[in-house]
Amino acid sequence: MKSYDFVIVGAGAAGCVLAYRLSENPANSVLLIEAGPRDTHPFIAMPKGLAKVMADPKHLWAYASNPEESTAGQSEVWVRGRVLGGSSSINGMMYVRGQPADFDAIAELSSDDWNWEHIGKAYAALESHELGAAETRGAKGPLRVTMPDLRDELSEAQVGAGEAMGWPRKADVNTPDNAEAIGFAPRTISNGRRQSAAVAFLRPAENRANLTILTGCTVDRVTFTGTRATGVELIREGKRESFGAGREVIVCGGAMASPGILERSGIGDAARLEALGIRVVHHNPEVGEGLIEHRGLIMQWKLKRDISQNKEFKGWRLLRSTLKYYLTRRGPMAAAAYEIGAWFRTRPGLNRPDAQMLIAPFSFDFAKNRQDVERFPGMHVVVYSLRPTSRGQIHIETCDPDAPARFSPNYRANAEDRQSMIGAVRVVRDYVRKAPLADLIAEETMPGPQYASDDEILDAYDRFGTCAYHAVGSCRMGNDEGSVVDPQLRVRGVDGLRVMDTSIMPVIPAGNTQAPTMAMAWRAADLILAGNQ
Ligand SMILES: Cc1cc2nc3c(=O)[nH]c(=O)nc-3n(C[C@H](O)[C@H](O)[C@H](O)COP(=O)(O)OP(=O)(O)OC[C@H]3O[C@@H](n4cnc5c(N)ncnc54)[C@H](O)[C@@H]3O)c2cc1C
Repeated sequence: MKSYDFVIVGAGAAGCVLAYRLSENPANSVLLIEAGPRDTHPFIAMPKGLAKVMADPKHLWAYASNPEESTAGQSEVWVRGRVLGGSSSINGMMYVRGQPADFDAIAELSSDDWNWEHIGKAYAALESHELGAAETRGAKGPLRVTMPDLRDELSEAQVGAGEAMGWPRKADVNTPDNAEAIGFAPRTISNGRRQSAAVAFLRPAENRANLTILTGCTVDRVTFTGTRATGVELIREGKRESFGAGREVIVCGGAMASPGILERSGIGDAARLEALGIRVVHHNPEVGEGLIEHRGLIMQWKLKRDISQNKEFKGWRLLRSTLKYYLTRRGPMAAAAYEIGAWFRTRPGLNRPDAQMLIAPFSFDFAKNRQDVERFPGMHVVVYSLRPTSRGQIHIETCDPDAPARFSPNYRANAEDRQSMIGAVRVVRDYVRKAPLADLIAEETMPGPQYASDDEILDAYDRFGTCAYHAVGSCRMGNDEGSVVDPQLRVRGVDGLRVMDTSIMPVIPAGNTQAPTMAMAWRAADLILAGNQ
């Protein structure tokens, strides 16, 4: 059996950063295992190709929820990337770092190792940012981050209306000030190509002799001698293989997969595991509990004038946009999913923003399942409450490592979450009534003005709401004994096993999650290397 010092399970945002950092020292042998294929699909590199990639089951895990009241009794599907780069190879490419207060809140629940002082340094080290170096922004790191370059009348009006709301327009919306902001948002795109974690962190490292990358290999479980992790068992082309880990196994499957990997390995609620015939290595009922997600609502408006980007994604203009992309790597096909963001308070008295809006100069055709844009000019936003505390669960129902676990989002269980969700919609309606946007808006088409009272707004979230693809917390890190991993990310109750991905975040960052995941993985590498000297 081949053995490596470090075995990393999952080549997503976190796994790629860890593979890059841990293999920097040629003395460490590192194995990175990914269930999906290499990231060669042409629509992965093309930013607006994401709609096509998201519809391709070969590159996805599709998790179905249990129907519940907060999803109007329907089952909701949350996808994740199953490809080198993980979800960073299929995501919307917004580079939103979260605020210092987010990481200080995580530190309070774990240890000072995770406070803004450390995370700010991690960002500065990992970024190569178009805006250049600043105290916590980097110019020489492996991850290229650029600013949107498309400017049009509608986008300018969208930013202008935010300024009229009193939200400062910022050149860098990631300015670490815990304050309200609107502006064009940085993206993980460079020269018109997606900068996934695989592009940024694996391409420069994959020729290192001490780094081995396996694709098309689904890890079934971590193996143990007693309570010491010794390696992993995986399935490659239907056959079972084992690999040893001399020092550590680090699970980086993401918030939807990592709890299942632990459960199949015998770590979880004993009764749940025994019912599936799994030998219990360590009883911890918190594995798979504590899932937190942003509940988004898409709001759309028909415009009075034909200044939206809808026409660029239809007929001969779509052909022109695509040709332009291939000739110049610019234009609408080179843009991130959302290039404008706003962070705002939904009510007075809050000390920092509690809602976020992603703003787009086009509108979806819901009759075509968001795979197409509307025939008339339109715009939309996705709005969500930023710091929900309602917690759901995710657990495996079979021992098949290819079967996605079932989950219950349990959105809006807490009154404060509901208050913020309702407030966010009301603020958005105030926002579109501000000049210069007000003159462009014909009518609200989604969810529509009939969703006006508090109950009706919550009903709109239930019927038409969307996940934000930001789930965290299912293998919660904490300084309490009940948590799944300790503040050094070590799985409690066993040795030689850590988890590092979105699942360990004990609270959800106030923004999108790929940048916080990368920064925390960068910081995790410091802790892992220090612990293995
Ligand atoms: C559609 C979509 C859009 C998004 N848009 C944005 C955005 O614009 N901006 C932003 O900041 N964030 C965005 N996100 C969120 C962001 O991409 C994720 O938070 C981030 O990638 C999480 O990193 P991770 O390492 O925890 O998991 P992932 O990046 O999901 O990586 C997990 C990896 O583990 C692999 N894996 C799982 N189980 C196994 C197994 N048993 N064996 C082997 N490998 C396994 C998976 O295949 C995957 O490659 C989006 C996510 C999605 C899905």
